Amino acid sequence: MSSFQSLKGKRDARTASSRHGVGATAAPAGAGAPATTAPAGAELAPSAVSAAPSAPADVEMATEEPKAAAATAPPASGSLDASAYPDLEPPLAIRSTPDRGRGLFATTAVITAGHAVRKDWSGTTLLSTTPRVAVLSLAHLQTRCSNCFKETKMSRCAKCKALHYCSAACQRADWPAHKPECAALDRIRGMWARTFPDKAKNGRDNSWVVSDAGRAVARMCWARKAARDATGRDPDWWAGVAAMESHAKTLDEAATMKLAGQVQHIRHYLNAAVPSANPDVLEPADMADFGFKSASELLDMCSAFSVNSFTLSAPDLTPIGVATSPVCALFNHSCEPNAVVVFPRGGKDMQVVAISDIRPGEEVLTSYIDVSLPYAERQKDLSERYGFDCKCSLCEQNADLAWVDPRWSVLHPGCKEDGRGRMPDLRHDGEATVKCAACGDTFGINVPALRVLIERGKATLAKDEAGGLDYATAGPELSPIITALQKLVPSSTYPLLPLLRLQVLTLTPPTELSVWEFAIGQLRTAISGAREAHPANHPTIAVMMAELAKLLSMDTDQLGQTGITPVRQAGQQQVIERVGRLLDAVRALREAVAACKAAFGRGGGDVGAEMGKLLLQCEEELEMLRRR
Ligand SMILES: C[S@@+](CC[C@H](N)C(=O)[O-])C[C@H]1O[C@@H](n2cnc3c(N)ncnc32)[C@H](O)[C@@H]1O
Repeated sequence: MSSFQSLKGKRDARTASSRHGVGATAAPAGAGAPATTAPAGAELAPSAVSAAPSAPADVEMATEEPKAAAATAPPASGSLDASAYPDLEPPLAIRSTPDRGRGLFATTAVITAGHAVRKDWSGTTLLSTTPRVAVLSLAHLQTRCSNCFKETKMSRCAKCKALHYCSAACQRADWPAHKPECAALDRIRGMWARTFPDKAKNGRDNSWVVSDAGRAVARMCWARKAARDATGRDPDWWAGVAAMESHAKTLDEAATMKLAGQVQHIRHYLNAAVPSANPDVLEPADMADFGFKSASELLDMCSAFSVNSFTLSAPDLTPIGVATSPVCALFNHSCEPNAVVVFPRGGKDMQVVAISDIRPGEEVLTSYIDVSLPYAERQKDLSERYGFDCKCSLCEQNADLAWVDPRWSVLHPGCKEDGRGRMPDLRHDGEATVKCAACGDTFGINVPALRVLIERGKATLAKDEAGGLDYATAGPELSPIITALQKLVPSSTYPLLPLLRLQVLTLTPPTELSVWEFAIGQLRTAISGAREAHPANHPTIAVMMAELAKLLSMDTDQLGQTGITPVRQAGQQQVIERVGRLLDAVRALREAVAACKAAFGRGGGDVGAEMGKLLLQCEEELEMLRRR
């Protein structure tokens, strides 16, 4: 038995965020440049219902007698049974791999963006599905609709006061999933408000709300229970959830204890939906009521959630929450993926798009992490969150000492061939000698100075990720680091690449012509770096190109320099300048539309559609100016 007070003290049991999909890969910060290198968190611990992960409780639960077994046995984890995945269609098929469990393979050739035989240059959508569960992260709960995820004017749920909806229709559509959640959140908010009355006076404080992953797992449990209560058996979709790969049995003791703690959090949260005579006392739910035969089954599910969940992202890749789709979870990882997971039209429309041609029989691979990160960072993320050492073609290439990774290299100052060398070991003290890969000469790098800059850059990114960077005043913090780094490393190298994107974000929308010009220059530099650090047709590049096209298509007359001059009153010189800028914008918009089609599939998603509309407007304006 746990009172809210005693639960409250032990709230730090968390699991590493689980985040794959493009939201995760699109590293830098901000709108369209989302998720810093560590995207939207998917910790499992409910933030307020923080029942302590006590070993005895977990051990006790593990020995509980099962009350009710599932009426239909789900396929075991690792099953190749395609019937659990109704959305899975040719050209994709499940196959077993020797070293990474199941995977999805192309049964026929997939010809995609940029291929000579494809005239429309769009990426091929391999899979279109709806996540089994998708929830907003805490940071977006008050600004986005919990059903369609759009950022718009909203009303909050009158009972739980946590979720918001843009319309009665959205609220109704989400109600079956939200109903038990609403009761649980209402109960927890009451406990929190009685414990912290001063905090509760601030109607917008949602620090008490259960974490994203906790809410997501609980929604799945409640949906399963509702189906079992109605039909006496598990819903059909449960088979796919039950077959998701779990790492619970291979975790070390510390990780197992942490996971057990999360299980306890979820059990308390689930039970908060049940009315109680004493609203200040919360018991853990009996998981047999939810169809779990033992504690280890829920432990497996929590581990599977960590390994198999995706960053829910907006069409412009801003990470906004967490989602789970058993069929999308079948894709294995490569740091050089041939496909990407995207939400091109927002909401729950989840798509897997091929970004390069795929041969028949070839495995379709997505990336679980930000592929623009250097080798060591990628390996660390994959090992910590997904439990494997990546041996993909890009990671293998790192062993070639003659190869200079654009993600982790230094500039050769004064090199006639714009050469670069491998990043020296940053633990080195003093000057390191580096060989230029272009001209073969050696040059010296002051390692301590470079190390300090890289550390400062990473710290700024981390601060931004934690929401601690004020964009209005971030300029003085960012500029010196970026200027100094630009002299030493190429724009494709970490952390300069995400810092450049962050800088552009802090300058947008520009208020002066000089700022507009500077932002465009920095964004062009960042795009050329991003092209080197990502595979071709990657959505991150498409979104950056859209950002550039948008900046270029801004009406610069409104930047306070020339004042707003109606076109019919503008002088010849002004018209010539305007035509020049519009031509630049039109070119950039056309490129952005093509890049969006390649990255987000036919239609280019919402970002491609927005670029298409802007393109029409700019073309119309150009036509009008030409006719003058
Ligand atoms: C989302 S699941 C992918 C599907 C999984 N193979 C299955 O059978 O259900 C992620 C897990 O698959 C395995 N995996 C994915 N990509 C891998 C890779 N490139 N190398 C080794 N293991 C990989 C790891 O165990 C990882 O935690």
